[in-house]
Amino acid sequence: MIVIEQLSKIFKTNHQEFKAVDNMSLKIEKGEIFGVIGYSGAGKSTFIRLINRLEEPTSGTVEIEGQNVTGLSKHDLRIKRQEIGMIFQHFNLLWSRTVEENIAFPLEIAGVSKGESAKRVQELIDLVGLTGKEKNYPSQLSGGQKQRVGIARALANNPKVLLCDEATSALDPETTDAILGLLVDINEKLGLTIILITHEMHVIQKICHNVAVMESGRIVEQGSVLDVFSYPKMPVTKKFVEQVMGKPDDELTDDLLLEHISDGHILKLQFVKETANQAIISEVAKKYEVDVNIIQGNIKQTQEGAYGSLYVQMTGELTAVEDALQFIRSTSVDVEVISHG
Ligand SMILES: Nc1ncnc2c1ncn2[C@@H]1O[C@H](COP(=O)(O)OP(=O)(O)OP(=O)(O)O)[C@@H](O)[C@H]1O
Repeated sequence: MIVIEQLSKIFKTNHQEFKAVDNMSLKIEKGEIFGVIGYSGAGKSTFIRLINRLEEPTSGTVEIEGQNVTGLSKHDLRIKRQEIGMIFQHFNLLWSRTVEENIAFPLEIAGVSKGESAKRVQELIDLVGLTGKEKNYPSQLSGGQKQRVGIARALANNPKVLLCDEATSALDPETTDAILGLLVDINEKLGLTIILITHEMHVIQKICHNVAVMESGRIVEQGSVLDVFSYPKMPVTKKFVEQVMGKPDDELTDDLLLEHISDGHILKLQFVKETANQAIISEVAKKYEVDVNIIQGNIKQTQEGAYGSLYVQMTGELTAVEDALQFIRSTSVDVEVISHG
């Protein structure tokens, strides 16, 4: 577990003080993917760099698996850092070294023998999907491949924690998805705790279990990704949720409602933690003598299942519709009848 208590960082410039991280406290469970989201200047980079002391805290503590990182001497910190891998937005690779030499670099520093290092490097290259690119230089790789090298290098010393500093912000959407998929894979295969910072809510939605929202150096909201998405409280959180879900008031437009209102029931199905949303619709259509027509919806998958809403039109005999409604109510899906046709 990682326990962060009352962590602060004050930058002093020209006799002025600036609190970039302001009294942050957090608990991150072993093996989870924890996301910190905030707009530019919120203090995310400073926060993540305080965890491995790339930035020295002004006050507060960071404890990783029972060891207080903030209290370590320089020598002990160097050893502890082998347990904390990090990847960066702009990869930070060594341009004059090949893929395999980049990945071997932290092993050289840790004093691992050449033979052992070569074996480990090959394992890592296979793990991140770079087999065949061993002898390439970073300049011969795509952005996604460069980040794969960054991930392999960060994993070289078998860390317990991986810090990701905007790791996908420089990548296109498709490559972002592939790298996020790789991070989930690594998290599951190696049981690695991942802490990531981002300004993109879809990154949080896709891979995180828990999330903290940062504003002006503070955490203003936190919880499980599903809870924060389903019931965002603070204005900044609502804005982030809108990045992936759209505005709540353009859910079902009056025009669409008018188009379908004369015929059948219009239902709003609300999914939270539902893993089989498609199955429920087809099950209803099969089990009951009703037709179900999806009008509009926005369902997103998270690590804990799907959430979002779906507007459907249901037509059929009144008793069949009632039975179908009762069936849906017996599942974990909330149903609201918007109009009775
Ligand atoms: N070395 C420094 N000296 C002075 N101020 C700093 C320093 N580093 C960061 N800051 C300030 O601290 C605040 C938080 O910066 P930080 O980079 O942590 O934010 P961020 O949320 O990561 O933003 P971005 O996504 O734009 O990097 C900013 O106002 C920044 O100007």
